[in-house]
Amino acid sequence: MKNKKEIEARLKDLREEIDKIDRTILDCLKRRYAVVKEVGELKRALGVKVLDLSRERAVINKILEENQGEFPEKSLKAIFLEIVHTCRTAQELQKVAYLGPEATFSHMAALKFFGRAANFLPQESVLDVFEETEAERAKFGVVPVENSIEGTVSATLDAFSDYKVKVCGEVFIPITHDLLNQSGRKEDIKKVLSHPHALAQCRKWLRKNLPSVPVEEVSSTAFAARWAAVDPSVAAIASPLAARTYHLQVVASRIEDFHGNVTRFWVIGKENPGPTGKDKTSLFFSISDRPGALFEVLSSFAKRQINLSKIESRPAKKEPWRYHFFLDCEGHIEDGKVKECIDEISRICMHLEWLGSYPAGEEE
Ligand SMILES: O=C(O)C(=O)C[C@]1(C(=O)O)C=C[C@@H](O)C=C1
Repeated sequence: MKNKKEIEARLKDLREEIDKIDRTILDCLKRRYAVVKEVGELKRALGVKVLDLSRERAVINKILEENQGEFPEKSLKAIFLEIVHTCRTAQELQKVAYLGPEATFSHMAALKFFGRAANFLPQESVLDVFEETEAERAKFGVVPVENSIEGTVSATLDAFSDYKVKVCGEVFIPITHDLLNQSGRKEDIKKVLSHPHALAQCRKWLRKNLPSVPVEEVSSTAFAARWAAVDPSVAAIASPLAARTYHLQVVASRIEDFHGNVTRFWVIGKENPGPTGKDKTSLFFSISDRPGALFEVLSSFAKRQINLSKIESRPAKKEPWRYHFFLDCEGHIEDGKVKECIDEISRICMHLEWLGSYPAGEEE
C-alpha cells in the first residue's frame, strides 16, 4: 500500500493527464468542425445536398464498432450524435420549427434529431410548423404523428393534403409525466393543469393522490409548466425537460398510469434523404369504391415481401363516407422492390402520393 503522499502525487499526475486529454478532445472537436465546414463547401460546389443522414448513420456505426464495448455504448452514441449534429451547423444554419412552446415533447424530439446547436423556432400549432417549413422560413419541421396509447395525430396526417413537404426523418420519444410546481410540496397544489392527453394518461394517479384537486385542460404540457412557473398554487403535468426549462420542482415523477408510452414524430422538409439500409417509406393514396381495390394494393406489398408498419384510413372530407389511406412500409423508394411496388399500385390507385423515404427512427 502506498503512503498518503504517494497517493496524492499520483492523483495530481492523473488529473494533469485528464486535463491534457480534455485539451486533445477539444482540439479534435475544433478540427472536426473545420473539416466538416470544408466538406460542406465542397458538397455545395458539387451541387449535392449537404445533410447526409446515411453518411451520419455510417459514421456513428463505425465508431460503435471500433469501440468494441470498451466505453459505455449508450453514452458513446449520445456523444457522437451530438458531435455530428453540432458539426452540421458548420455547414448550414439548421432552422427547425416545432410544436411549441419550449419543452414540449416535440421540442424533445427536435433536440434528439438536431442536437442542441440548431436554431429552434417554436410554433403554436401543427399547421404553423407545416407552413413555416413549406415557406422555407424553417429548413425542417418536427411534428407528432402518433402515440402508442392515444393513436394517430390526425392534424398531422391531414396537413399533407395542404402543404408541399416531405417526410425526411422519424424520431421516437418515450413519454413520461412528472407533477411539477414551484415548491415541490404537494400541499401547495390547488389546481393541476396539463394537455388533455397527459391528464388522461395520469387519471388513476390523480384520483388516488390528489382526489379533491381540480384539473384543467390547456394546449400543451409545456404551457402548463409555464403557468406553474408564475402561479405557486398551480401544478403542471409535464416532461422532465419542462422542469428544467421552467425551473420547477418535481412533486412526483413518472405518474403516468401506463408505462411504455411512446410518441412517434416526423421530421418534415424538402430534402429526400438517400437510403441507409434501414429506412421507411410513407404513402398516401385513395382507391375507387369497388370490391378488392384495397386488397390489390396490399397484395402488391405482400408478394414482394415488403413489410408494412402502419396503415390508417382517414375521411376524405370533400365527400362523406369516402376515405383515403396513409401507409408506412419498410424500405426506401430507391430500393428496387419498393419502387416496383409503388409503380404497380399507382396503376391501381385513383390518387397516390409518395410522402417520403427516410431513415427509420430508433426506439430507446
Ligand atoms: O461526410 C459528410 O458528408 C459530412 O458532411 C460530414 C458529416 C459529419 O459530421 O460526419 C456532417 C454532416 C452530414 O450530414 C454528414 C456527415
